[in-house]
Amino acid sequence: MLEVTINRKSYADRGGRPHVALAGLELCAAPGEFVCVVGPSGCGKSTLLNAVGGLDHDVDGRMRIGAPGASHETGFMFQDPRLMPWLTVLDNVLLVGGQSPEARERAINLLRAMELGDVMHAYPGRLSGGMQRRVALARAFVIEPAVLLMDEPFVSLDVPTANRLRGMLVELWQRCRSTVLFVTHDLREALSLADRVCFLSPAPGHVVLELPVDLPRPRSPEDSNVAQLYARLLAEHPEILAGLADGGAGKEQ
Ligand SMILES: Nc1ncnc2c1ncn2[C@@H]1O[C@H](COP(=O)(O)OP(=O)(O)OP(=O)(O)O)[C@@H](O)[C@H]1O
Repeated sequence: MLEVTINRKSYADRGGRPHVALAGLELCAAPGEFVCVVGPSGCGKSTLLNAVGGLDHDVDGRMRIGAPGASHETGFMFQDPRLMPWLTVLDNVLLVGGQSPEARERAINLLRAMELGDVMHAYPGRLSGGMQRRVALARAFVIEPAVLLMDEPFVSLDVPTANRLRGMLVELWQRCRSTVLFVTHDLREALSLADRVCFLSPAPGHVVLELPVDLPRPRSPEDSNVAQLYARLLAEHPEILAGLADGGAGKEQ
């Protein structure tokens, strides 16, 4: 479903010299698989998603998405919900979903499932941060994407709000069976969501470890089996975890 090879992706730094963000990166995902990508700050996670999503074409590499010749839809969700403030909640979702009666029905059903039925005609400025992310989640799924690219979508939310959104995401994913590539700094979040976690090296980023996660769902980052897997990883791969957001500091939590 998804096969990514990035030989090299570089940016010009302030002095005009090349800064290599990704090199020798190989990543794949099976249809319907939920893959989390974790790695230290600056290792090229967002760069990877931009390349896979076709937002950046200036990459030496190859992306294969979907079966050859088959059409595929790609959905995105970013840290910032990126809602249009001059459009209502429903119109924000329809902006991506299209204006057909079927798309409208799908958008309304999704917003109701996200418990946003009462505010679908309100403007985003009236909504809390958590509600805005729920709108962004509905918008990502309204096209029933074959591939969904998520760049730290729940960062900086309080714990209950983030957990609620993760639960909603997993429910939608199980219904839609999109192939998900989910970038996060937070290893516990990755372990609570993924079928498989891919760890990137510091820049230039490439995959240094892949870990299948065979824990029952639903899961939350606070579950004891997630904590056990986290502790095992920390013991076996301290060098990889040292660069992550919590630097392994949460090992005994
Ligand atoms: N448009 C750009 N121009 C120049 N350099 C860039 C650009 N975008 C990213 N970079 C650099 O490329 C490297 C990888 O950036 P990227 O944002 O992909 O990393 P990341 O792993 O997502 O980081 P973080 O976890 O902190 O969000 C960084 O050194 C960054 O400064």
